[in-house]
Amino acid sequence: MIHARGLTRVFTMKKNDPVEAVRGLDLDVAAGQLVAFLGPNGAGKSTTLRMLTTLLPPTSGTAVVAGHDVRREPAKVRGRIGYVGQRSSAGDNFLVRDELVTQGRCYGLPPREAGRRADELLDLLELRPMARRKPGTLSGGQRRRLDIALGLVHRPVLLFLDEPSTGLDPRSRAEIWSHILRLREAYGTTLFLTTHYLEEADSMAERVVIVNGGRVIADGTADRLKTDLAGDHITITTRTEPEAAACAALAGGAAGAEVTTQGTTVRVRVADAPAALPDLLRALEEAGIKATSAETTRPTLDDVFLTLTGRSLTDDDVPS
Ligand SMILES: Nc1ncnc2c1ncn2[C@@H]1O[C@H](COP(=O)(O)OP(=O)(O)OP(=O)(O)O)[C@@H](O)[C@H]1O
Repeated sequence: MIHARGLTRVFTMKKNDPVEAVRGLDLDVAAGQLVAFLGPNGAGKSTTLRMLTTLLPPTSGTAVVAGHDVRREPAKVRGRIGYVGQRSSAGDNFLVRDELVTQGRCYGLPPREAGRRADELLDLLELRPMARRKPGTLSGGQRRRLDIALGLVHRPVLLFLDEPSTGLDPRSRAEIWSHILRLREAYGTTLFLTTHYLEEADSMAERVVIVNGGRVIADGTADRLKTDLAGDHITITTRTEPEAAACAALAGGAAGAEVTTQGTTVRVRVADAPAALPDLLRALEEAGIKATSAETTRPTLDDVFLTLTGRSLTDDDVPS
């Protein structure tokens, strides 16, 4: 559905140095996938999306999206994809249903078909009670649902969503996600979305692509990335610092694991913490070391990013 090779975008401004927003991006997305595109501020997510949706020409590289080349056949690409940007696409001149019908007509749907499609989308996005209201009177979550409905008017096979849940309260975010998942179930639409919310990408997307400084630095299922790149942790607390040192020596020696000690707390990085914990506790007991607490933790996607870059994805001031 998406095949990008060496996709690059450099912004050249008169007085400043050129900005390499996207640097040689390679990406393949199969039909029906739900992909979360993650990265800190300025990583190049929106610029990538804008190139894949033909809104911005690449400086170099190629991208075939929904079967058509973004440079040579932009109109054909646009006819097959939907794009829900960060800013609302609905004006305030029409009522909600009329806005949907009008956009359907813009895509060449005959009047009756445009009406049918509007009704179908009002039901899918649970906007029926708002059909006769102006977009300006909708809540943030309702408006975002209308934006998604507008992106779907022409039955795209691939929908791009730029931060669909940003700025919404937790309940509206959960609602947007349930609609996104329902949409996928109903139409099998391929979904490519950017988000700042790591937990959402972790739990909802079947594939996570992490970008940093305009490059893809990780790509896989959230579970795979966490296991391969961050690993589980076992945290043991002992009564005394010498016991902690002995525990660290044991843990490091036994599992060959990465161990850090702080005071009486020992943190051990292992591939599978629940499986490794009983052996470690047994070894401690045999050595006469008392663990006052022991817990296992799965890494987060932020741990993955931290391992790869030495920075947290949630830091605001990440240089691009
Ligand atoms: N029109 C432009 N002119 C100059 N530089 C730009 C332009 N658009 C984006 N950039 C720069 O390109 C880099 C990537 O920006 P982009 O908006 O793609 O990042 P992003 O990952 O979407 O960030 P955010 O999460 O903050 O939306 C940034 O350094 C940004 O300042």
